Amino acid sequence: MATLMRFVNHSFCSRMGHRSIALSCNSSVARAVSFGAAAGKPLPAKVKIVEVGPRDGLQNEQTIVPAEVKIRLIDMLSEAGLPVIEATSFVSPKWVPQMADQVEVMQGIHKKPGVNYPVLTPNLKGFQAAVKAGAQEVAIFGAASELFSKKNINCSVEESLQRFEEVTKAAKAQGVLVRGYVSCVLGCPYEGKVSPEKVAHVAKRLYAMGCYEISLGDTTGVGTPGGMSEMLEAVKQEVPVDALAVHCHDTYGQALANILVALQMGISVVDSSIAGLGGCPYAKGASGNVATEDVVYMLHGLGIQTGVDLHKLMDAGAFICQFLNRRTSSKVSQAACKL
Ligand SMILES: CC(C)(COP(=O)([O-])OP(=O)([O-])OC[C@H]1O[C@@H](n2cnc3c(N)ncnc32)[C@H](O)[C@@H]1OP(=O)([O-])[O-])[C@@H](O)C(=O)NCCC(=O)NCCSC(=O)C[C@@](C)(O)CC(=O)[O-]
Repeated sequence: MATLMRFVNHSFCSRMGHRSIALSCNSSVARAVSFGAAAGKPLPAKVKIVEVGPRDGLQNEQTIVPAEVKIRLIDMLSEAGLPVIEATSFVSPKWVPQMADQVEVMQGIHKKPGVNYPVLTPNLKGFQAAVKAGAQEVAIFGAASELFSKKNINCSVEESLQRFEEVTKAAKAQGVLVRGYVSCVLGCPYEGKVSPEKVAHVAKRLYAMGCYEISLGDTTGVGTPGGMSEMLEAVKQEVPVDALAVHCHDTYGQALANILVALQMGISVVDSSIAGLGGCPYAKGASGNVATEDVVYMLHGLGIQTGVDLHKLMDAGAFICQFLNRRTSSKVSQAACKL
């Protein structure tokens, strides 16, 4: 605990640097409107950010991060104003050892009123354990690629959808919210190109079985704005746009551009990971999600509201990077520390 407090009390970046950031991205709604008008497509006035760092960000770490550090990180993220924080996974500890402390994490966090703390559940066993640990929202995770599905959850896409039906039925009976993921929406590490129609089909099935939101994952970060636009056009034919989210990894540096295209196409929910941590253990070479700090900076610069305090967010990023002995992948935090 003493080690943990040292991290928490440390002032990671100068407050002067943070202040410069705040000034440079302090803009008004008028900016979003004028940017939207210039692009011919209006942008949303408000975006919901789904923070996936404690789960997606940490699941790939080889060194086990103690539960107390995960708990502190989640609490710092909720204090920063994030409305949704994916806390952990109820998956097999043999498959993802980093998430084996899921019960301790769920029971240790200070649940802030108004904040959702979804957890990943691949099957009924995971769902039941999650509910027992206090989860009020779960996420089921399918894929638009057969080989990725097999490598990630050891079954075909169709088999996974049948398992998810069991989870959504149980969730409905118990009043638990369910979010759905589709992985490999812009490419697969094993199959290469993935057709937008396949993505739309899986998204439609997840929505039909009761997921209130479908997050479209560019798992390896290979997508570009053109591919994102084509894929979203197909998915929007099957699922209402206000039930869609984007989940962009930043392996090729395309994530912010892809997110901007999604916003222009009417999407107002964006997944991201603190300090850009992460990657999927079953998608070798994929880097982390787009950094939450960078998404918030871009959105605030466009005059879009997030409810997130960028300074507190950067402190949370610095806390976990200090613990992992890793440089942040957030360009905004890198810049703030140098200013
Ligand atoms: C789905 C399974 C369990 C199938 O794994 P399996 O080996 O086919 O499962 P099984 O049903 O044959 O059971 C084997 C053992 O696992 C246990 N088991 C079975 N289910 C559970 C459970 N829920 N929790 C804990 N234990 C479980 C079960 O009890 C048994 O234990 P044993 O008898 O050997 O001791 C496995 O493949 C798995 O856990 N996979 C998870 C992989 C994962 O977490 N990947 C990362 C998340 S996905 C992602 O990152 C992408 C995303 C969402 O971010 C979006 C994007 O970027 O694209």
